[in-house]
Amino acid sequence: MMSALIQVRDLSCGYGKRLILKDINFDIQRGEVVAILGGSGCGKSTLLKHLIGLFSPQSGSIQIAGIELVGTTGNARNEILRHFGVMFQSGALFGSLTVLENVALPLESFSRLDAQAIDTLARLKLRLVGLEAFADYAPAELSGGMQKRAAIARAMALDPEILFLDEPSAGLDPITSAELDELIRRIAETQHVTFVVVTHELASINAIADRAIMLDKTVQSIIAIDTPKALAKSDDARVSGFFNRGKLPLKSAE
Ligand SMILES: Nc1ncnc2c1ncn2[C@@H]1O[C@H](COP(=O)(O)OP(=O)(O)OP(=O)(O)O)[C@@H](O)[C@H]1O
Repeated sequence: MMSALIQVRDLSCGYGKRLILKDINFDIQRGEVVAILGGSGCGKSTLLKHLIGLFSPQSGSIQIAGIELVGTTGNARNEILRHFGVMFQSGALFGSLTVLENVALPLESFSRLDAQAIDTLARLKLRLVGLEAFADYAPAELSGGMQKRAAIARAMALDPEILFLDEPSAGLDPITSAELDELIRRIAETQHVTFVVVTHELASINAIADRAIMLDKTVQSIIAIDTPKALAKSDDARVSGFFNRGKLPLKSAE
C-alpha cells in the first residue's frame, strides 16, 4: 500500500509553553486538495506553520513522504522542505522586482541553473497561471487576483510536490476568488500537486477541497475530517453549522 504523502501523528503544537492544538492525527494522500478550516483563532495557521517546519511542535510526528520532519535538522531537513511551496496570506511579492524576477528568485537562490534556464522556467510558471504577458510588470501594476496568481507561480518555481496556501482568497472579491479556486484545482489535476489550504471561505472549500480538516478552539483539536459534502451533513452541529451558515433556518413544523 502506498503510504500517505503527509502523515501527522499525535501532534501537539503551540508557542513556547502555550498549547494551541493537541491530539492532531491525519493523513493526506498524493494529489489531494485538503482544506484546513475552523473559526477564528482555532489554530489553522498554527497547524500550517508547524507542517511546513517554521515552528517545532511540542510533541508528535510529521512525516513527509515517509521522512520524519520533527527533530530533523541540517541537510536532511532542507531536503524535506524542498518538497514544499508556500504562499502566506501576506504572500507579498517583492515590489522592487518585476513579476518574472519574483518567480525566478527561488530558482536563483536554490537551483544551480544558468540565467537562460531560469528565465525559461520562470516564464513557464507564469504561463501556468496565465500571466506570461505580465512578466515585466511591477507587482503593484497587477490586480489583487493577479498578484495571488503570481505568488502561486513563485511558490511553484521549484516544482514542489506540496503547496501550502494560507487564506489564498483573503481580500479578493467572489468572482476573483472563484477564478483562483479554478487555478488551484487545475494545478492539482494537471501538475499532480498536493494542496493544503487554510481557508474559511465556504465557496472555496466546496470548489477545491477533496477533504477538509475542521479544527475547534474549545477542544483545541480536530473535530472532523471528511469531504465537504459529508461535513455539511454531519450530526455534529459545530461541523454542519459551519457549512450551513448563511442559509435560512428551516421553519419547524408546528
Ligand atoms: N507567533 C505566535 N506567537 C504566539 N502566539 C501566536 C502566534 N501566532 C498565533 N498565535 C496564537 O495562536 C492562536 C491561534 O492562532 P492562529 O493564527 O493559528 O489561528 P487561525 O485559526 O489561523 O485564526 P484566523 O482564522 O483568525 O487567522 C491565537 O490565540 C494566536 O494569538
